[in-house]
Amino acid sequence: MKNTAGTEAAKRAAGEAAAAEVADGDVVGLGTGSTAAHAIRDLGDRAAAGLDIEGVATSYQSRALAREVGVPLLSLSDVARVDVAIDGADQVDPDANALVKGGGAAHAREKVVASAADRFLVVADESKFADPLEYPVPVEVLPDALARVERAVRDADGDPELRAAERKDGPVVTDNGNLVLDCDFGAIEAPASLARTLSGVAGVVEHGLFVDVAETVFVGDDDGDVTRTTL
Ligand SMILES: O=C[C@H](O)[C@H](O)[C@H](O)COP(=O)(O)O
Repeated sequence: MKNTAGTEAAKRAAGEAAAAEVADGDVVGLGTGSTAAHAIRDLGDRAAAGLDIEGVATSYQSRALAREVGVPLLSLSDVARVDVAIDGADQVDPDANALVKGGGAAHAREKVVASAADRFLVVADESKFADPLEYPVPVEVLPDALARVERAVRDADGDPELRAAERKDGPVVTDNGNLVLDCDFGAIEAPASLARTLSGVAGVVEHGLFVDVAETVFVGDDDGDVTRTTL
């Protein structure tokens, strides 16, 4: 379930401002989604002009785009540390201490890359901010654990909904072969606590709450201006 309210101009401004942080020799985490895609395209242009970088993709989509624009790639399975990662979000709290990600079902690999990154740069537009967070939290689930995880989400006062595919009958299957529950918890007053609860459920591969991971947030607007906040 995507949050699609922002304009391309705002997304491009944020993505390109974050991409400008990448330096020669960096290993770069390549986020997923329409905002991170602007950063990947910009990095492709800079790589063509001589910037020496290696990318680590967070999804099929970001890998395909990186190949298309000429960003050399490392395999995530070979990478323990990333210099800088750039990624979008579906919702961001006012201080950017907590994000909801996974509208494109890429949050499991995104979280691995974010946790490996010395610097995690979030790219967003004003439409992504909410106080408190209220966006349904995507939870990637082992298929065999679906019923168990649904029960655990209800026990935590959430309402789980199996994400349906749009051009295929049946559910979305992630790049990792799992299912996604979009879990509506209403207003999320304590994201860190909810994140711990979800992480503790057997069968949850990863959830889309990212708490205390952002280093800097780049927020683009429709005029192409960018507000940069370092946490
Ligand atoms: O799974 C997808 C990711 O978490 C995206 O980063 C998130 O959905 C934001 O995407 P967009 O920039 O297209 O709003």
